[in-house]
Amino acid sequence: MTTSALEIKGLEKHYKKFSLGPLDLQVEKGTVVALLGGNGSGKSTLFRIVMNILQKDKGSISLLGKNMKENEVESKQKVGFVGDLLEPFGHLTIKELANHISYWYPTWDADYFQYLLSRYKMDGNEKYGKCSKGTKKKAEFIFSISHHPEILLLDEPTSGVDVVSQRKMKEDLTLFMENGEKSILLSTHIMEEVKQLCDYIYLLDEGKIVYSFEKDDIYDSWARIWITEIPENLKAHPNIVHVAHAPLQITTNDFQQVQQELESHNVTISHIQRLTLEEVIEYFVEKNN
Ligand SMILES: Nc1ncnc2c1ncn2[C@@H]1O[C@H](COP(=O)(O)OP(=O)(O)OP(=O)(O)O)[C@@H](O)[C@H]1O
Repeated sequence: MTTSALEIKGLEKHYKKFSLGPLDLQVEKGTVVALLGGNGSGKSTLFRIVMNILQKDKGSISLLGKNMKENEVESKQKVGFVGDLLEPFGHLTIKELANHISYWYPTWDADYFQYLLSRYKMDGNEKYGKCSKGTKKKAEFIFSISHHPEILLLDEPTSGVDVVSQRKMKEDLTLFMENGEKSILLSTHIMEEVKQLCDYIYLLDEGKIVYSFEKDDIYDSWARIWITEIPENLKAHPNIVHVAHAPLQITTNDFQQVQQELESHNVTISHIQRLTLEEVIEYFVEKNN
């Protein structure tokens, strides 16, 4: 039995001025994966290809163990998607939209939908097209979870959403993950969401995955170390990723290893500071720029 909820291999999509991939990405069952990247790095393009709204040029996508394209209806019934797809239906009210959407999902839970409408203080009789940006996002979010999907693909689900509703969304996503069998791929620019919800992080830059890591490894591995001198043979150490002067400090992505080597060279360590998730992400963004 597969443990992979989403497996992308060798994915490529080429526009005239932008290329996505080649790219591999995996979301294991029971995990939340963050897809992070600057504006225009290709996040929405990736989501749309997975949802088969956009055609890929190369590669394979397996969703819940099956080829997405060959099992499109069955696969999509197990997916909840947020990604600005509802604009063409702006003339419908939220409730009318729900009626249409529920038709596609055998597992649609009308009671849960009603509960979520009142939880997010939504007016079901409001026309979708007349809703504010944040209200549209909330509506999309509610639609995406009302059929109890197995995997959520969420492209900036909290963008423009007020802080109270953001908190409620985080609570609902935490609840969604509770049985250990569900999965989420989430793109966001909000670091708190990554810290609170995600297990793994993929960094996307100009269409390429430049780094992927387990969130909890950051604290163990990354550190800034203040030292008195740097031995000549450690200057090009593969795990020393940055050296700053005045005062002399090194940044490492393998703290244990580098600390041991510094100690074996009798280098005095005056201070150690673990890096935050933001600092590590900034490091990669700057490195690639
Ligand atoms: N239909 C299209 N034709 C040509 N280029 C496109 C098309 N759609 C998207 N692009 C380009 O693909 C690139 C990636 O866009 P995408 O929307 O995937 O980025 P993103 O990471 O989601 O950005 P943001 O964080 O701003 O939402 C951009 O340079 C964009 O101009």
